[in-house]
Amino acid sequence: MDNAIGLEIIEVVEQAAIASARWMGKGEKNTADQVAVEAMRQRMNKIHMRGKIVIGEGERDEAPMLYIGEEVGICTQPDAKNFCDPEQLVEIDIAVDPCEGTNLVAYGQNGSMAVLAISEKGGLFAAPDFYMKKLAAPAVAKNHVDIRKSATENLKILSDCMDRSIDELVVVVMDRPRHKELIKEIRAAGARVRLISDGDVSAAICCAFSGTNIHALMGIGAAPEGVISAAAMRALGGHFQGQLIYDPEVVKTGLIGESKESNLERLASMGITDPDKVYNAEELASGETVLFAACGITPGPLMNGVRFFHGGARTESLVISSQSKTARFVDTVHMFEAPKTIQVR
Ligand SMILES: O=C(COP(=O)(O)O)[C@@H](O)[C@H](O)[C@H](O)[C@H](O)COP(=O)(O)O
Ligand SMILES: [Mn+2]
Ligand SMILES: [Mn+2]
Repeated sequence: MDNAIGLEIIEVVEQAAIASARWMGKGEKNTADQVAVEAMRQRMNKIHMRGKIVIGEGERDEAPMLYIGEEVGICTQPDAKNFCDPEQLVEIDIAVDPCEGTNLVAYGQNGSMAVLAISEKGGLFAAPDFYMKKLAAPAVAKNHVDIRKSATENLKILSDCMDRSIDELVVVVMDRPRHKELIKEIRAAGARVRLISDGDVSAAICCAFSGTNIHALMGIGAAPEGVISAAAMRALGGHFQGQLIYDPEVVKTGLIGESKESNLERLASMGITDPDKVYNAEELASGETVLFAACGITPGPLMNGVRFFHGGARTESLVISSQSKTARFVDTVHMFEAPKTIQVR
């Protein structure tokens, strides 16, 4: 894959984050999402690439833009043949979440970001809009912790791998009724729980960075977000496992299909023959190269949120490339018009 795409996609997530941040705290989650989608799509369609959305706004929101199967990149534009020969370009698959944590943006809370992952065609698991049980942990615990083990066992393993006691571990769990027992178990094992209302992509990735004070993500979130998290964790060498959840009884909320049986049929029709399979990061993001980019909308442990000033804005992004083996933190000043001043910090 062309390494230059890694630089271009910074602007894609930046533009989505800036658009969404204008709706921060306004209580309108759909608008905060929609403007991020539009901005992401607009910038993406200027890139010299031949991309297809494999995870997008599609199923859950029935959105007209960045839907699953949509082709993106300059070669998809009506006048493309004047400046682009699609045959010369490698086909790439793209997973997007232009506003990850729409509620967080709408209510002015921390942890939202514009995010995407890219790989060669077929390199990202085209996850259905199902739930996914997830386990994320630092690189030192990779392949030692296991989603098939209990939280208690995994915390013991994690404490050994990280050479610290269990009460020095912090586990992020989404604050949902389905996690009542899990939270009880983690606390009984001695670890501390950080409950989040939304935004489990940020929590998963934080596990790969020391200094975030987040050592594991446990519990059930959305499957598409699981693939995006896996792409980052694969490139960072962190631990990530995901298992699709198809039984509505387990999740206790209504996003997933009507019944366990219909969900199983749907998975079979997608060619998923083992619905209970545990996927690791390398299977969810299996391409030869994987790129991940995120830009903070509201502040988070890894990136600050968008800050507007007269005539411009400042953003913080993270771009991870398995090809160049880099995790780049990018601090950008955007000048919309001649700004009166550019703030250093
Ligand atoms: O919090 C989330 C919402 O994402 P978005 O819709 O893009 O703002 C995600 O991080 C979660 O992974 C996930 O979508 C969530 O757990 C599923 O929703 P819920 O039924 O409320 O748990
Ligand atoms: Mn999301
Ligand atoms: Mn979203």
